[in-house]
Amino acid sequence: MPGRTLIDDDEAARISGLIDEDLKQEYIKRRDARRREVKVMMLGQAESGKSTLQKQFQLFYASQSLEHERPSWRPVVYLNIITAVRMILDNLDMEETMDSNVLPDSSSELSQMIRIASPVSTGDLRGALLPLVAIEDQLASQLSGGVDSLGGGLTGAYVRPGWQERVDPAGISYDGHNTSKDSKEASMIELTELTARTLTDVWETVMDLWRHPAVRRKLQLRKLRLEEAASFFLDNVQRIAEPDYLPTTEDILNVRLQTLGVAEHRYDVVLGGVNYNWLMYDVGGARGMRHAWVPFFDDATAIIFLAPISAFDQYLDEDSRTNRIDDSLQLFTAICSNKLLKNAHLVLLLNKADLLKRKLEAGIKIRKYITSYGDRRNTYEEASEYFRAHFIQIHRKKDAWQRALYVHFTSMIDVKATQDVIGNVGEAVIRSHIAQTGLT
Ligand SMILES: Nc1nc2c(ncn2[C@@H]2O[C@H](COP(=O)(O)OP(=O)(O)OP(=O)(O)O)[C@@H](O)[C@H]2O)c(=O)[nH]1
Ligand SMILES: [Mg+2]
Repeated sequence: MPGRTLIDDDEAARISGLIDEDLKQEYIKRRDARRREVKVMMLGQAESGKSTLQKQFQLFYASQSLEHERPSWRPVVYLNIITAVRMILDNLDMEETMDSNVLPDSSSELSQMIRIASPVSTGDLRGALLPLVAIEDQLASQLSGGVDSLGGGLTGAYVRPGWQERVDPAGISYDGHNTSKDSKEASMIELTELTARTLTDVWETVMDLWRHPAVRRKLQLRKLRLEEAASFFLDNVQRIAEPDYLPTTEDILNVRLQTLGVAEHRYDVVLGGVNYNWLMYDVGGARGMRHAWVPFFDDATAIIFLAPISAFDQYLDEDSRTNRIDDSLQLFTAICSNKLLKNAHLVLLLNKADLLKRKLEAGIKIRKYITSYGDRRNTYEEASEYFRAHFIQIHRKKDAWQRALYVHFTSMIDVKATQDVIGNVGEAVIRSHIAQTGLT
């Protein structure tokens, strides 16, 4: 018996050695996989351009998947148009109510003048647009997965991770019948088709409203403020109302759809012949959603912080007293000084440079909204440098770990310019990651 025990012990030692070796190999494999994994979080306030940047990454690293998703953007483009139309009508409605209080007599001289100057009454347009506007709530609710607004600054439709599967019209067979198993998917497809038909019927009226002198005047006087996507889609309504419309890449980049929670996207990035597993986290930026970011901080390789520098004349949806640039500066301060993020590389994108240029050219004065701007010239060169200096100063003061900060000015809807930035950012993040982990 003792002999057998000895053999067993030897055998046990051999097996144990093999197991140790297996575990060691497994550990090395996992460690290397972890090192080849790059986790990048995009942070910034609502509407700063995070989801648009994610689409640009998709275009750069996985253009096939963007192609595949193209049809799912169709109802979202429709929704952006309907929301813009509804916002214009709401605004006119408000003004009419105010006018009728001030001018109870509709035959007054001013009312007559407005009528002569306006080719069609906005009331007539409203009636014709009712069938289109009536679809908004249902479309928004379907896109949001049947969950109504949860607060936290949410205004229109928003999406949660995986929304495209619910919207993908791949469930339609070639004979036009719906083969989808899921009835929610089926109603989304039917609703999209109904919206398309309604838009085909009324697009000329949408254009009449968009070009209406009363609307033009209000836009000029800035008494009517629309979302940034609105003017792009209303200018293009004729093309979008074509029955066989499929969103272009430019359309997809211009879409506005709020993000809810945290969505993960994976890309293969090859640098120096090595394949990296690039994970991007696209988060909701409204104040009520920022708590959801924290669990992802611990192992973030890099933070891409987006600050829309065109937003100097805008206030937060979730807190109308806070200027958006102030909010961005506060948020950047919190990110730079957060201990959980001390190992993360920092990239700062000063976004919406195109809109900043446009606003300044239209004569909007920064000083009126940010008094510390003082007597500086109201030019793009001076303003962009002023904002850049503020963010850099925060980084210098608040980053106790003195990390490098990569800064770029971006216009995220410009494909060519942004693709160059993405190439640079991708390489810089991976190189810093290699230097930090000792990976070769
Ligand atoms: N003109 C212009 N529009 C931009 C730019 N970047 C983003 N946009 C538009 O701004 C809107 C908001 O962009 P999103 O990417 O949805 O913003 P977000 O940061 O993901 O917002 P949340 O999901 O709410 O946190 C969209 O309509 C974009 O097309 C830019 O550089 N220039
Ligand atoms: Mg988003």
